Parts: sequence; C-alpha cells; structure tokens
Amino acid sequence: MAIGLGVGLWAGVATLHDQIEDDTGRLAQLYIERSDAVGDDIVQALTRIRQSPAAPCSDDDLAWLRRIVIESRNVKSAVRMHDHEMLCSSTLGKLAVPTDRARPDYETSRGRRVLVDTPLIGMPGVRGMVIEEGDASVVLNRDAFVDKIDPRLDYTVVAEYDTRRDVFISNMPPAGLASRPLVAGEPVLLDGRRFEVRCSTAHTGCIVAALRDRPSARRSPLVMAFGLFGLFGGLGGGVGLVSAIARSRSLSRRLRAALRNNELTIVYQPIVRLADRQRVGAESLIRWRDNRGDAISPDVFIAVAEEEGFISEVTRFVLRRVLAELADGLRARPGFRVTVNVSARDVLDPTFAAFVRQELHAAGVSPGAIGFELTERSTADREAIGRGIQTLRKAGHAVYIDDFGTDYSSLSYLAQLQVDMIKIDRSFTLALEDGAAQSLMPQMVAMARTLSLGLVIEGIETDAQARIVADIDADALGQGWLFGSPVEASRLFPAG
Ligand SMILES: Nc1nc2c(ncn2[C@@H]2O[C@H](COP(=O)(O)O[C@H]3[C@@H](O)[C@H](n4cnc5c(=O)[nH]c(N)nc54)O[C@@H]3COP(=O)(O)O)[C@@H](O)[C@H]2O)c(=O)[nH]1
Repeated sequence: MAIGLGVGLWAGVATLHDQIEDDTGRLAQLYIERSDAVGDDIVQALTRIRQSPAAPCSDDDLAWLRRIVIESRNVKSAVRMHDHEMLCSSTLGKLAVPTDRARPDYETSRGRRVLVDTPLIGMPGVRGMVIEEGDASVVLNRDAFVDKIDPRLDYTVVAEYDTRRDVFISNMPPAGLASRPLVAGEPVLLDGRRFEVRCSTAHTGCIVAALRDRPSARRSPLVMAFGLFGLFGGLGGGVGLVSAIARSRSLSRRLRAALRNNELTIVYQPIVRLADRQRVGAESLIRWRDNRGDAISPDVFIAVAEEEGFISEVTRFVLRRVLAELADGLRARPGFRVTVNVSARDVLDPTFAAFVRQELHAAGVSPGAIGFELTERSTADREAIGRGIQTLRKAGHAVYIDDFGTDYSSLSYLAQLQVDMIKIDRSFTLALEDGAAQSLMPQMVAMARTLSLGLVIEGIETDAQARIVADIDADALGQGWLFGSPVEASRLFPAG
C-alpha cells in the first residue's frame, strides 16, 4: 500500500509539472504567434506606404496613408519621412514644417529603425512605438505587443537586432537574459524557477515565461487524487489514470471539460441607438472561471478553441445558452436583437444554419432576434464565407462584421461579402477625443452609408465620444461602458 501511495504521489507531482509546463509553453507560443502577426502587419504597412502611386503628401497620398491605417490591425498612424524628418502622416496630414524624429533605439540589418517608446510628433503627451524603413514609417501602440501576453505569466521578451540582443519588454528582473543563449523549447532556470522558452521563426525574438502562481504540489487536488488512487489502486490502473488526467489538464482539455460541464457563462453588453440611447440589442460575450477561480480571458481561450478546431462547440454552446436565458425576453421585445460571435469555421460549416434553425424553433424565437458577428482574420475562402453569410441572412439573421478597421482585409471584405452591419473597432472611438485621428471616423461612416450598411460604434466610454459620434451619424448604434458593461441575463432588460 505504501508503494502504491508513493507511486501515486510521484505520478501526481510529475503530472502537475507536465501540466504547468504544457500550459506555460502554450501561452508562450500563443504570444509568439500573436506578436508575429503584429510584425507581419508592420512589414505590410511599411511596404504599402512606399507603394503609394500619388505624389508624396498630396491629398491622394494622405488618403492612401489613411487607408493603410484603416486596413491594418495594429498600425495607428502611417507616416511619410525624408532624411529622417517627418513630412506628413495619416493622422496629422501635411506638417507645416518638416520635423526631426528622435534617434532610433535599434537598427536592423534590413535597415528598419525602431524607436521603442518615443514622444509622438504633433501629439503632446502621447508616446508610441515607431518603426521606420527608408522614407516610410509606422506608429503603433506599444501595448500592441504587451496586450498579447497572458496576465498570469512572469515573462521577458528578448528581441534580436542583428548586432545586439535586448530586453524588449519584461515584468520581472530580466536576470541577464539579453546575453544568455536562448533556444526554443529548451527551458532555462532562473533563481531556481523553470522558465519555458519560445522563439519566433518569422521575426527575431524569444519569450521566456513561467506561470506566476505555480500551484503547490502539496496542496494540489490533482496530486492528492493521484496519491489516493495509488493508495487504493494498483500500479497498472494508476498509469492509465496518470495519462488520462495529464491529458485532461491542458488548457484546451480543461476548456472542453468546462464546455461539457456547462461551466462557462454568458454576459450581455447592451447596444443602444445613439439618437435616444434606447437599448435595441446586446452582444453575448462568453466568460470562463477555471477550477482555481481564475477568470481566463476570452481572448486567450477563444484563440485556443480556434486553433484546436473546436470553436464550433463554443459557438453552439453560446447560442443554446443565449436562447435558454433570453427566449422569454426576446419574444416579449420584437425588434430587440442579441448577437452571437461566430468564427469563419462556423460560417463555413454546412450544418450550422440548420442547427441554428432547430434551436430557434425549439425556443420559439424568431431569426430576426439573433444576429451573428464575424471577425475574420484568416485568409479562408472568401467566396465560401460569402455563401455561408448569405445562407444566414436568407434565414432572417442580420450578419455583422466585427472589429471593423482593425483587420488589413476589412475593406476588401466589404466589397466581397454582403453583410448588414459593421461594428467599428473601439480603437477608432478612442482616437476621437485626441483630435488627431478624428478624421478617420467620418470616412468610415461615410463608406458604410455608401454601402447601405448599418453601423455599431464600439468602445464608447465617455459622453463626449457619444456626442461626437452622434454628430457624425445620428442613425448609428453604440456599444461601450458608457451605456453598460456586460451583465448577466437577469440584468439585461430593465424591469417593467
Ligand atoms: N467567438 C467568440 N468570441 C468571443 C465570445 N465572447 C467574447 N469573444 C471575443 O473575445 C474578445 C474579448 O472579449 P471580452 O473580454 O468579452 O471584451 C468585450 C467587451 O467587454 C469589451 N468592451 C466593451 N465595451 C468596452 C469599452 O467601452 N471599453 C473597452 N476598453 N472595452 C470594452 O470589448 C469586447 C467586445 O469586443 P467585440 O467582440 O470586438 O465587440 C472579443 O474579441 C470578443 O469578440 C464568444 O462567445 N465567441
């Protein structure tokens, strides 16, 4: 029996360690993939700035630069330079006097100059990250790289710039990592802690990361379970259990289990008509607290479900839950519409529309009460996506393009995909009050109107933003903390 207990405990501790390394490695890899996408976006924007067919800083050239920003996910401003002086930009237009930029922090062998955190010309008090290549330059929010990191990690990101390696961002003492050889997949020990290492193959840089709150083996229910199993069970069965539980503990396994056990919940964020601020709909947003009580961001677990190919299970769970929670309220409020986020995989799934029809029929809810929001960043077959969208629209659902303006392909989407509404990303709302990028919103609104598309403006946090947007387009709808944070179903419809 003592041998059984010992083997069980050993297996439990080993499995707990495997689980931690598995989760850390996955989060670190997710970061590398996301920051690679930012890197690709930057390179593409720099190339397109140089491809402008118009005379530098002419009206047509400025429109070209603005288009690049609208179509890029991360670039906040596209800038034209000459001899290290800024001449014009998508946000400021043509400068009265060419202005010198600060010296770069790094220069790569490809001739890209990087200013990691620099005051932005013409925007007092605002700082950003700038990358220059020849006479082209882009500005991005430095958080474009920080936001991609899971908050549960202690991390250091080391960037390599040919001639030197440097700590790019870090939330821990970097412990000489800039000078230490780093190899993807080969963990490093720092102060007795094991850090996973993942490196980019597309761009240059590595993340060194460890979970901050490493579960203690002594208090772990997993280890206790193994110990007990070892105590009462035989070694053969123990090995089977070890591998079964080990698999089930990875992030995606835990997410699948949470789905099966109905542990995920839905909150609803109101959408209002800006003219009178009446609630006309809501967006459903999924939430997950794992068994340690930690809230895991949908940004993280939706990406995992997409990568691992079970996003359709998530979408179906959300739709069923929305109907279970809101069917009565929706039947009582014709015209009120709740939207569900879908992925390209859902839209391409030939069984999806039939699934939706059956669920709506069972719940007695009309198709007009449910809309679908699609954020499409992949290069998936657009014709097929277009056909999937039309199937949903023919069934009576409104289809929205979400986060409009953040995806480099957004504009070409609108031409190819016929949708009902676009949701303008909150980065454009944020820029409204700083004055500099104010001009982008009217352009986007005008474009939506030209294409007869309805509009939802996202991320409205202040009364000033709401008023500016209502002035630009009184028919637009708005969503954001000003009108309400996401709430549980019971709090969505005002009493009475
Ligand atoms: N496929 C699915 N994707 C989903 C689902 N539920 C959520 N998501 C996607 O995850 C991303 C993060 O969502 P979340 O953390 O829920 O954040 C949403 C809002 O809380 C936030 N928000 C809303 N108003 C404001 C605001 O005024 N300021 C501010 N800083 N943030 C605000 O924005 C998120 C909603 O964004 P969007 O979807 O782009 O309208 C997000 O991409 C979700 O789409 C799901 O069930 N399925």
